[in-house]
Amino acid sequence: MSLPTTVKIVEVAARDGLQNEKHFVDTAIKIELINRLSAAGFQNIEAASFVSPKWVPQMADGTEVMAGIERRPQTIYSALTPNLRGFEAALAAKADEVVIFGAASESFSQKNINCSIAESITRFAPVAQAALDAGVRLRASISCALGCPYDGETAIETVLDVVKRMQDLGVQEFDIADTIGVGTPLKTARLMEAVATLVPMEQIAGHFHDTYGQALANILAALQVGVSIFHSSVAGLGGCPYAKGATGNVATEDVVYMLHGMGIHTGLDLPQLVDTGAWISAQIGKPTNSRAGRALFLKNQ
Ligand SMILES: CC(C)(COP(=O)([O-])OP(=O)([O-])OC[C@H]1O[C@@H](n2cnc3c(N)ncnc32)[C@H](O)[C@@H]1OP(=O)([O-])[O-])[C@@H](O)C(=O)NCCC(=O)NCCSC(=O)C[C@@](C)(O)CC(=O)[O-]
Repeated sequence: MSLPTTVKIVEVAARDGLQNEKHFVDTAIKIELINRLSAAGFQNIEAASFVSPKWVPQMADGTEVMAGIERRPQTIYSALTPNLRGFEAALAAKADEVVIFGAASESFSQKNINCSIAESITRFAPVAQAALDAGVRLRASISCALGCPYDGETAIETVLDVVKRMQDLGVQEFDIADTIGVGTPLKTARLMEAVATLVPMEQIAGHFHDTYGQALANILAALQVGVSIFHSSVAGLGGCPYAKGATGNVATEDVVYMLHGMGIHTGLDLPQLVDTGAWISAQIGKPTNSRAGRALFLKNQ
């Protein structure tokens, strides 16, 4: 078993982390969060989501957020784009990367983006073409890859089918998302290996929610089969509006603590992440969901 020596972490707190917050988080707080995350050294930060404000009101200020952040030249600032309208807004906001987001479950696709999987691919096709024409990086997220809150188990073949259809659109990075955190390590490893029969391992990302406490174990399992991109959210912020009971993403501080402890390079400054996790938790009035974040914060008091 040879583990990757370097891992890219895509920090999703400002998007996935905040999108489900009941009270509107001020634009200035979102901007400061992203600036703090940039300073901690991320290569990729999800900064906005150009979706319908009726569906996800928390993300309605994407244009202002993108205009207000201080951009670190080495960082890719991404935005979710469900359709051409979202793409045009993302392009105008100078997103470095756009994310089309589908699902490996019919029911979740309907609940999340109001269309079937097949219809979603048709809707994504012009977005993908526009991104390629504009020279904007194109990423795709596949929700419910390890299970769906409505349809139960997800078959590996269904995930592969969606990956293949997204690959045909020219997608450059594939986020295999455990939206409700039901995956377990051996299943995760099998799924990642299966996806890698279609696309290079370097283009596969693991996006794990920690609802059942499996996220770090799933990351380790994915690392062991060669995955080297993971998504996480500082303070473990998050939840999905269309997945009842889903908790946040795996906490960035926990992932970085584990990876650095294994001698794996992330380019991230853990003390700064701990401070940022404590800061955003105070801003939204919630305790952190990061075990490592809490322990390191208290140790330094
Ligand atoms: C996809 C749609 C738009 C279809 O929504 P729809 O209702 O089927 O489509 P529509 O075209 O009829 O649009 C409805 C309304 O939204 C407007 N609209 C339409 N598009 C846009 C746009 N881009 N920006 C702003 N407004 C837009 C449009 O103008 C219209 O406004 P109205 O006429 O009613 O006033 C809707 O279902 C939607 O916005 N869904 C977003 C859902 C979402 O953001 N979910 C969370 C992100 S995915 C996620 O978190 C999972 C992930 C990625 O983290 C991985 C994982 O863990 O699973």
